[in-house]
Amino acid sequence: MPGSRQHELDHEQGVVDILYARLDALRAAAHARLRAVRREGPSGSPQNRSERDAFATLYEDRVAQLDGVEERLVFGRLDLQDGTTRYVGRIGLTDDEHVSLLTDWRAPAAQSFYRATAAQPDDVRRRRHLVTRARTVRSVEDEVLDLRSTDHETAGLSGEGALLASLSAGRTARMHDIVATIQREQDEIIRSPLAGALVVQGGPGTGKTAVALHRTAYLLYAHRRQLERSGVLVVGPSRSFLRYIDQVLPSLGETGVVSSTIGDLLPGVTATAVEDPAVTGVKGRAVWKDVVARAVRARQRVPAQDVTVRLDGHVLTIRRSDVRDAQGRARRAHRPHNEARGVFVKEMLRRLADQYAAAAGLEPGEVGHDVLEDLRAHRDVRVTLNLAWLPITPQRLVEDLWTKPHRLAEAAPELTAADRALLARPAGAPWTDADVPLLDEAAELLGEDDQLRRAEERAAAEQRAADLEYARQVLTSSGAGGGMVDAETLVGRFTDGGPRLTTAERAATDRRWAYGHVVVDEAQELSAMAWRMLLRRCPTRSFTIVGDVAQTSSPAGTRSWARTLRPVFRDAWHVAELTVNYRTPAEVARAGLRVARAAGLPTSTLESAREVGGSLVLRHVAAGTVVTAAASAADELALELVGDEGGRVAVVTTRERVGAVHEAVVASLARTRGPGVADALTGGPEARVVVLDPVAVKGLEFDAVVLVEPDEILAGTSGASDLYVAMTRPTQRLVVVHERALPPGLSD
Ligand SMILES: Nc1ncnc2c1ncn2[C@@H]1O[C@H](COP(=O)(O)OP(=O)(O)OP(=O)(O)O)[C@@H](O)[C@H]1O
Repeated sequence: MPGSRQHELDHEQGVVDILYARLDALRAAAHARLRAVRREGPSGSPQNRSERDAFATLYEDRVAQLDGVEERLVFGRLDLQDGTTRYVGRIGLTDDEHVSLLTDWRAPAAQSFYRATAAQPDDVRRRRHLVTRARTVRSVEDEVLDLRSTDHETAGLSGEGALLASLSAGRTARMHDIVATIQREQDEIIRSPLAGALVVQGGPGTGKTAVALHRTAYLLYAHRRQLERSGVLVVGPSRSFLRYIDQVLPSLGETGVVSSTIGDLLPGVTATAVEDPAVTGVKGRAVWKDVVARAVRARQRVPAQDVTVRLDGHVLTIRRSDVRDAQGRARRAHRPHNEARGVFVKEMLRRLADQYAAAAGLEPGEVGHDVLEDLRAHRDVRVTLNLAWLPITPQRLVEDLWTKPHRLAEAAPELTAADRALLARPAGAPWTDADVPLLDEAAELLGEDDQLRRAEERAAAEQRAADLEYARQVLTSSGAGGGMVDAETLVGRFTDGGPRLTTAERAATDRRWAYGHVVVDEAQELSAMAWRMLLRRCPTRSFTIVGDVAQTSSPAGTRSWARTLRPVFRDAWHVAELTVNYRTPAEVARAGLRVARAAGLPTSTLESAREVGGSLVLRHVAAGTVVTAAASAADELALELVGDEGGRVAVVTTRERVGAVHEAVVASLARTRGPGVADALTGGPEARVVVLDPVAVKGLEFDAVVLVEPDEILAGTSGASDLYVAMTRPTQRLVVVHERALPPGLSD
């Protein structure tokens, strides 16, 4: 019967079938093209081969894009006042005649799907959410925005159903996209302009990460030409966090984004060591900008005395005054230390050659090239000039600061002796995350020993210009690309005979790559030095910065956006706020807020999207039993909430206790379910029951959290923030297991 629920479902199923059929056809076409390109085999000129490789990459990307959007390809329908309907989905699809079948959620035509309200319906009469699973329409939910319309009864009246269903679904080790249920305040942020720095402040669970990733996908869509070439960098707090979010962009049809932690951002350096938070605090201070500059300058020295050398029987003097003058000249070149060294050496050799000429009775200009080369190769000349202007790597410069107290004292007089003592460590010790921005600062000031590099760059630039011209011709003559790729991008993939590199791959290996946009998640954790490092990677200062200054755990992080961002972005930044908590049940969020406020943290407004009965459980246990009690709580929750479809439980405890609690949890599960199940539940990156410290759960979420002895967490270096973070991770239930008294605010 028209208008009946079944009739509506059948109708929508028909549309969904057409859309998937179109997706399958496009996929088949991309596969066919890919096969055809590959079939051509490895023959032909290098130019032909690289052209083929470039097109193969293009079609591989297209296949990956089409595969990525399989789940819930279409999720919305707009019925407009003019009687037309428009379907909204993950990507845009058209039929063979270029008639639109599906509107990309990022297109202007889809905006009212997220923005229209009853008070401001735009031209939308009805908004319909389609809930699909594996190509089958399960339900539809309508919101009638035009209240004069007559078909009010069609179905439920709100998108809330789809939203709440997605909020209470079991969690997995991977974050999901929210494209079907983005809310208005989130959409406004997602679609805001590319230029400038946008800070998104919001309490836990307000969708900051989700919004940042959807904004990335939006920007790549709206500014594809610009960003495809320059790339987008997503910075997250840890590798496990990056793994957690790594499926979101592909599910939105975007694959070419570089994601990294600060510690992994400098090519050639891997930070593997963890250091005391107090050391991290010292290393993050803005003062290192001057300290590193002084450490570099300290490698430009005037010798204590003039040095005499002999060449061809002539006595030449490396005069202190000449060294001083030549250094001045080299500094005035305003180039990095290692690059400016060439100016210094050339100037000194010229002065020595003049002395040689005078000694040999020649005119200054008459000294031959061979004499200059002999001077350059002369051991004493080399040693003296090296001591006066030492070529040095960033690694060596920074390591010397940690291993040679006199170097640090000389470079960092503004640090106290106690601070300096904290930094000392043995030679060869592995790098830490906080070292990386200092290494990057050093790399910037030192530059590279670059004669060779400059020659290579010149050759590469010439090759690139030729490739670009060729790519333009190919794209024009073949009509290939179809708006998905431009000549510059295609050229990026022509690397004559070498590996085919995408923008993302090239960007990730080049310290001096200038990204078109940088997204920073958990941005409150970044130090002043880390901000400088990021700014160098995006000179246009186009940033999306998301975080919560109440959740800061790093001693080098911030409690005030203004304090941290003003020195970096001056006035070119503004704050938008997210205020609705979509993750945590209201009762748990309220308890988290009480604890945070009692500790004086700068919390944001936090309204919760849903109540879940019995979501906060407080369990006071006998002395000496907190670990076993926590393990049994985890065991019970796993039994109740972990199933085939999803469900994850985290036990959160102090770093010191993680090992013991993990053992207890595995032992408890082994007793109740057998060792095989215990291992399966707790092992590997997809583990369903995990034991973590508060820093490791930052940004993540679980169906249930067992919080072990909150008073112990509160006592840590950034205890209040850590506790706030830990309490606000669950989507269903927080079980607090404690022997000691509860921190203020936890129970009301
Ligand atoms: N509009 C939405 N529709 C469906 N789910 C949403 C929506 N907004 C947020 N969520 C969900 O809420 C949860 C929290 O989102 P997210 O992790 O992005 O929050 P956050 O603000 O980054 O949190 P934290 O500060 O704790 O890191 C996620 O499961 C996310 O998918």
